[in-house]
Amino acid sequence: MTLVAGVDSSTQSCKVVIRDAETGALVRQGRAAHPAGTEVDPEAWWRALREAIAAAGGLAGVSAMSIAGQQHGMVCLDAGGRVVRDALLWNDVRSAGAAGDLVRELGAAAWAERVGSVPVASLTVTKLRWLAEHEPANAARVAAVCLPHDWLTWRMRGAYGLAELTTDRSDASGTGYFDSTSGGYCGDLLRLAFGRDDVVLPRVLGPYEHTTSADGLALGAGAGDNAAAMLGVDAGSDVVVSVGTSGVLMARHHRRPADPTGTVAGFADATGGHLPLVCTLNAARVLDAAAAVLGVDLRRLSDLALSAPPGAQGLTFVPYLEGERTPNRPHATGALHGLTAGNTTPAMLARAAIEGMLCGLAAALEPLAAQGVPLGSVRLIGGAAVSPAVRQIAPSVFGLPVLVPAAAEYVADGMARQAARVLLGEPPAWHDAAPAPRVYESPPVAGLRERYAEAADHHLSR
Ligand SMILES: Nc1ncnc2c1ncn2[C@@H]1O[C@H](COP(=O)(O)OP(=O)(O)O)[C@@H](O)[C@H]1O
Ligand SMILES: O=C(CO)[C@@H](O)[C@H](O)COP(=O)(O)O
Repeated sequence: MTLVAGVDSSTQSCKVVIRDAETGALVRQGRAAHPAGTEVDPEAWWRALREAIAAAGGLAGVSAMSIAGQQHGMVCLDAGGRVVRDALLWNDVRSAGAAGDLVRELGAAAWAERVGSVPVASLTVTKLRWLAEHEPANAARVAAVCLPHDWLTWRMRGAYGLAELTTDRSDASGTGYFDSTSGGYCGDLLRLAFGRDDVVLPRVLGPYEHTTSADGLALGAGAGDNAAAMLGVDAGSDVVVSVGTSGVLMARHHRRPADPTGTVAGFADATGGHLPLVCTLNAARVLDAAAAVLGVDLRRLSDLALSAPPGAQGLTFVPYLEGERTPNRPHATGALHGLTAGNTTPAMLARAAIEGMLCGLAAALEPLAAQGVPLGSVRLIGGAAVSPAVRQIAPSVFGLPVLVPAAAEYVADGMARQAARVLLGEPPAWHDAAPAPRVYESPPVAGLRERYAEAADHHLSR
């Protein structure tokens, strides 16, 4: 049996799946935790990858591997290939001021036209501006800039030298200095942000190109974690909603969006197409926080939420626990509105937390539609998609049918598919094996999203 491995190095953990290259059958899998925080020594990801591989029983029999990573994280290397400082992650908002400056300097519409996205604190380009302004000594040592999946792939290769760094089009499209329509980096935008463009940027591999690891595995191009999930889940034209650390709405599309409001990012997918995407900073961890406040586990949180009426009798939870990216409110805090003597109960709070988190995501549906994305049904994935309450409440908030595929590691699976394609030279025919998704439908809750929109405008800054 020829095996392939797919890796998901995302915010909270690293997951490895090992599948039969021909049939897609899951042979073994493993995971390891990542450290908390929004700046992380990349070495911790490397340790977690080794640990997750060991937990998956090692790589014996594996012939090809692909690695996906959390998008946008700024990994800076010096001329000797050493990490200059801890990586700043996609959910680190310290570069919000730099983002505002970059948008003022070039104009939102020009950014959207040039790279498909208007910079917010998450994008790598804003982190580089922050570094140049706040840590000039570190900035001066930077000889190469790459992303988490680029760096891990490079480490798998045996870290041969900066010229051997590679990336793929999906992850490069989230930097803010790559034009996915031409396939080239924008040196002028890098200069604008960082003051210079004499740094090595990873070579952008085609979707099915590969390199070779230090121990002889074929290494696929990899992908950003969202583009990888899109490879793993058989979504057709559905909008995929991922409720992981980030909340994501995305869909395959033939055209790169250019949304000057900055709501929809014009990222690339991992097949040569486009991936209009909206991302929030507050998703699964909102449920973690609500469960902690209530002193219950996630299963009980779900039971409580489902025991409360839709709309939680007006209790409205604005979930800006990490600030927010969409809408661009990096310094906002969360809020609880609409408290009455009748709705201050654990069940109402549990329901309001889930409804608020989902309302934050639902606000992205219309902007996606405005970019030409059809709103048929939603495919729900990500860590919190296993929650019965999230599954059952989601259709009433989105106003669309919600299809939940069997719980699986879709990011890692997408990378296993990419590795299989590299190995077999053609798309693997694994979809035959996938069970049908479960369908959830329920009528929209009247006034819920309007009430949330009003509440979300009323929040304190941190
Ligand atoms: N039963 C559950 N109910 C709600 N949330 C859950 C459940 N199981 C896991 N999660 C949440 O899923 C999140 C991790 O999701 P995941 O997609 O793996 O994150 P990431 O890819 O960003 O590291 C955690 O915050 C965790 O609490
Ligand atoms: O920044 C984005 C997308 O633009 C995030 O979606 C990150 O890619 C992190 O993803 P998860 O860890 O939540 O999967």
